[in-house]
Amino acid sequence: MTHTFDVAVVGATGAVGEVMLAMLAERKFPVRHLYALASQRSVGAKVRSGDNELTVLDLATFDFSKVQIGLFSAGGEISAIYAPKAAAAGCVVIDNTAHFRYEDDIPLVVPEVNPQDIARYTARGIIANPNCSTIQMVVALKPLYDAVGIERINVCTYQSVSGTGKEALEELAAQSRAVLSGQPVTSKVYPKPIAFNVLPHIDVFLENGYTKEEMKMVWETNKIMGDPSIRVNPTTARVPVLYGHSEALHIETREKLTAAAARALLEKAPGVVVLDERRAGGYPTAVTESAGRDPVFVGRIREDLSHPRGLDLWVVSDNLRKGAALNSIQIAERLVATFL
Ligand SMILES: NC(=O)C1=CN([C@@H]2O[C@H](COP(=O)(O)OP(=O)(O)OC[C@H]3O[C@@H](n4cnc5c(N)ncnc54)[C@H](OP(=O)(O)O)[C@@H]3O)[C@@H](O)[C@H]2O)C=CC1
Ligand SMILES: N[C@@H](CC(=O)OP(=O)(O)O)C(=O)O
Repeated sequence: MTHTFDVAVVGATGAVGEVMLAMLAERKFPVRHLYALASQRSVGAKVRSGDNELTVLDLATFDFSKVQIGLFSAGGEISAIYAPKAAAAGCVVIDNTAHFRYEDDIPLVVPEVNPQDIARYTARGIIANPNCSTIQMVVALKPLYDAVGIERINVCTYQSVSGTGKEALEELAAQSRAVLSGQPVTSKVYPKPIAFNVLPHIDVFLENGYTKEEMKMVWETNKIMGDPSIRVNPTTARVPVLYGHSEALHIETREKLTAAAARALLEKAPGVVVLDERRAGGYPTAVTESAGRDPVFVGRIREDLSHPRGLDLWVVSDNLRKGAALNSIQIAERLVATFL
């Protein structure tokens, strides 16, 4: 008989939570009882997981001793309070927020890169799910790193508004309607209009001039790859795309790697699909390839004209799937297969 598990999804009414619920059903995760939790505002609302309709319960009064796994995506402040409580009640928390990611005794896991770190969940009962932009980048870079090493990564991101949550999806739609009908544009979620615009700003500004989203890509790449010597220089930008983050990566490897060799490595890498034809449309985009799909897509693979060991790549993935819900569920799948 298949072993089944009781699971709570925290933030079940949100952009990530909805995808979590859908993907648990899609991937046939061995769920016995599934609980959808959110704030008091949503209590009694209905959400779906495959064919099942669930009634949303209040996180604040939920008894976590009823579940073995908690998938958290309701923001860092919520995780700070409830993840330790859930863990103390015997629930293993897989946390999508940035709150615990940089603590030494909390593993930060991308299953294609450092699955071995899942075993360290026993220290605190919490496993951290990395930042969406970091996840797709390290999935694409791991096979190249293993082959020739990586000294430095320059990365520019083009991140969709779904990374900010449901309100941002609504803001982009409302602003687009306003612009196209000649009405005034109002901004609430972002500091400047996002429709028909690009904002070089995600998360808060830090003292060194980088934003926190950019520093997450630095700190998390070093921790997940287990190599603090990799230097990472990111610029993260928000673009008027609904689903799917895109990234231009410019890497400097330790030993020379040709574009052909990189392509061959990526073609057999887990979780990666290469779409790299040197013709119009022979590359992946957020709208046409990644939105609603699982892989990390890689294209535009070429040798950097300006550096003897430089390589350029274009990497696209669905930020709500591999960048959040799918990565968390893949962690849960490995957790139950080996440890629970
Ligand atoms: N790994 C990653 O890269 C990503 C991580 N995230 C993390 O997930 C979080 C949620 O993102 P997203 O789904 O896009 O955001 P949304 O704004 O779409 O949803 C927020 C969710 O959190 C719930 N929530 C808010 N306040 C509370 C509360 N006090 N108690 C219980 N539940 C609460 C909301 O419930 P209600 O409807 O009742 O308000 C809703 O379900 C982010 O803040 C971030 O930390 C998000 C995207 C990617
Ligand atoms: N910052 C990401 C989404 C997110 O919530 O990331 P994090 O979990 O690292 O805060 C985006 O805006 O696209």
